Amino acid sequence: MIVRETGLQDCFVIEPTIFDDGRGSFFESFNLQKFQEKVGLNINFVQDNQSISQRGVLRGLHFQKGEFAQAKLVRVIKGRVLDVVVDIRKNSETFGQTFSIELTGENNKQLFVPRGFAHGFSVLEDDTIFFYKCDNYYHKASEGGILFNDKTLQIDWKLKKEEILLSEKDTFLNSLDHL
Ligand SMILES: Cc1cn([C@H]2C[C@H](O)[C@@H](COP(=O)(O)OP(=O)(O)O[C@H]3O[C@H](C)C(=O)[C@H](O)[C@H]3O)O2)c(=O)[nH]c1=O
Repeated sequence: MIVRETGLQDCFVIEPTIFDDGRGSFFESFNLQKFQEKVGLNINFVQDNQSISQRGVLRGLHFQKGEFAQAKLVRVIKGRVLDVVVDIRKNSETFGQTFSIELTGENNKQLFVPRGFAHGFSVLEDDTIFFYKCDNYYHKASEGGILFNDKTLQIDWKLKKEEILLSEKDTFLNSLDHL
């Protein structure tokens, strides 16, 4: 398991050790002891989520506010996404900075997203299965978000404008400036 910095404090890329043999491959998708030792954070995940999407879907940018903020460990079981996070921690030196990475069922990379970040992903392949662990429960009333095409963030989601499919909720999200 290799843990790599992203340039945003407490946000890490995790590359699990893959064991290939004549039958296929195996890897530990999560090991609390190794995670805490390598990432150096005492995280207690309490909820797993999974979504399946076709190419063109864009989910986010989302976060939960205040005491219901969530840290997430995200990965792709099958397919390909561009995963994007935004540091929205008010006193962070990297406030408003983004990090993006392609997560695929082939590279098995994971991204640890700490509390205080907005998170979203664009789906680059049909039938993509996205799985993530959260360290706090879903709390609808605490949901917040940033519009995917926020003018300040200028995120390149690697999709043509005309192919992007958003939930109705995501079409009405705020800009970063209105947080
Ligand atoms: C997140 C969540 C949703 N739901 C229900 C609420 C809706 O009826 C339905 C779909 O929810 P939503 O449209 O918010 O799903 P996504 O657009 O995939 O949202 C997620 O996508 C971005 C990328 C994230 O990082 C967040 O974890 C999360 O906001 O599932 C639940 O019952 N529990 C949950 O934890």
